[in-house]
Amino acid sequence: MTALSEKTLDGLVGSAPRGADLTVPTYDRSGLTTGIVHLGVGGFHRAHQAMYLDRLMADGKARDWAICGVGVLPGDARMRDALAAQDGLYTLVLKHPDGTLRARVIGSITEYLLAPDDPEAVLEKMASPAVRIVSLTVTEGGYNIHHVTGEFDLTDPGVAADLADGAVPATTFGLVTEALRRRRDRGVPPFTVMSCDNIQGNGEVARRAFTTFARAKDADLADWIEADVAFPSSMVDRITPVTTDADRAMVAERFGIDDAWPVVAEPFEQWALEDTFPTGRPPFEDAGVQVVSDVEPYELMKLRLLNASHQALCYVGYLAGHRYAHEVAGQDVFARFLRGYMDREGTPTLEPVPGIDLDAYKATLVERFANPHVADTLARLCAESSDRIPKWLLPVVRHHLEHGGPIEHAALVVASWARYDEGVDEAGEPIEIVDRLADRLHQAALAQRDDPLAFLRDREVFGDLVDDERFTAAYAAALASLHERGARATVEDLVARTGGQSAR
Ligand SMILES: NC(=O)c1ccc[n+]([C@@H]2O[C@H](COP(=O)([O-])OP(=O)(O)OC[C@H]3O[C@@H](n4cnc5c(N)ncnc54)[C@H](O)[C@@H]3O)[C@@H](O)[C@H]2O)c1
Ligand SMILES: O=P(O)(O)OC[C@@H](O)[C@@H](O)[C@H](O)[C@H](O)CO
Repeated sequence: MTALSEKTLDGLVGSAPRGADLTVPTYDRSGLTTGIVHLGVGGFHRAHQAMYLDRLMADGKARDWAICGVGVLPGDARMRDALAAQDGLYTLVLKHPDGTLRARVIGSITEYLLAPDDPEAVLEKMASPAVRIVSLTVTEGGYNIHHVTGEFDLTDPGVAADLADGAVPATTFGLVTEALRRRRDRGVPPFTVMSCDNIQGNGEVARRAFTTFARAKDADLADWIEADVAFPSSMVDRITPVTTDADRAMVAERFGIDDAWPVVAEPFEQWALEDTFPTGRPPFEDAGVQVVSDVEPYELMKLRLLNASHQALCYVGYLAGHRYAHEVAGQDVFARFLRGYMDREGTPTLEPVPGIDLDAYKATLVERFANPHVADTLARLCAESSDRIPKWLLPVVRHHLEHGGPIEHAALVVASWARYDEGVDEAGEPIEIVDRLADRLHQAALAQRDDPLAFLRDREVFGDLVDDERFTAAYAAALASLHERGARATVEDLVARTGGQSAR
């Protein structure tokens, strides 16, 4: 087994076990220039954007678009250490439905800085003229936008600290706006801010977050950002589960690589990106990115079909005793439930999507969820639900409440989340609720045996949904059924009632 580093790179393929499907960068990494700073280097960025850049570099392109990763949170010290020991290299393993494993060592991340270690180094890196894109995967909650009002929350303690006079920036907002200020003051054109998080209108959301923060700090700077900084929206897609020790062992055994933090993912990849990059961009289209003028149809399709369906399967599946997405999606009744949600509720809210056959797309989604080798955990999908349900599912509900459309599937999804947040599954096993609002949601869920709408009364999460009698009737019926008959029987009933067709 070979420890992964620039020095060992050339010998990796030769020393890999026979039959290993492994490729490594053969381009000269030492001559690359950093053109992108990426905040939030987790599994997804490494399976997606960094992979596209590596692909371009392998074709002799994008040599001035190497990535400097940045960790904003102290917890990113683990990523700092893993990447530092490996010269920024890591193994991306794609897990095909037939069990085939294909590995590629990715070389496009050439630097990594942890903001809490050295904020000044991060600021100067972002301020450097060679950097023309600052991209982000800081999670849905990372934009600090209130679900109901859509406003940036200036009272967040981290934000408030960064707004104080003379503060050393610590948040995404403080860091990015201070770097922009330095560029403006030095006469350097601004970088483009490229959000790659699963949020509808992620570019606009990023624009609102950064300009609101800047306005509270320095109105002239906010004006400059509003006028001169581009915030392209994007739709990004590749299911990337959390890396496990079993993945590390697999990379060692199957590819002969000792990698502290490989990343595993499904083979599917998609990236639709709005083409607004005034100071330039890599030739993304040459790597398979769909560079489009309007990304919204792609975003809505993905968030309301894929991501909302993830929520549709995770709580009922977990309550019924499953722990992996494929265990749920692989069963006919749950697959029909997913298709029922997609066909009856998700799809009617969508406009046609250029170049996409929605029926084929939905069938592919169920197949992707059912890929057993990806082993995506339901726990990952259940986490931070208060940041996901309001962004992906509630817009679908609101659309149908306004237009008299169906809401039964979505009402069951929300009720299953409420039942999940009671903190115990149907076999009596405790559930660890991972959510920034966990305590509050758990308390509300505990009250719902006596007060069925207790969970829905959280107006920060649900807005005025609790005032809609059609929704509350469907929701309360679903919750009662979950309590009395369990998740599987409740899903079976709904599928039977709504004539759910075969999902495949
Ligand atoms: N994993 C996937 O399948 C997938 C697919 C498409 C899009 N995405 C998007 O990427 C995001 C990250 O997913 P991941 O799988 O890489 O997760 P991850 O947990 O591996 O990485 C998340 C990164 O975001 C950082 N972060 C979290 N909250 C932050 C905050 N408030 N401020 C600054 N940084 C913060 C973390 O420190 C970490 O570096 C998702 O939330 C989603 O929007 C993920
Ligand atoms: O990572 P999140 O929080 O945006 O959402 C959980 C999953 O739905 C998501 O990660 C999907 O796997 C991904 O969006 C597929 O491209």
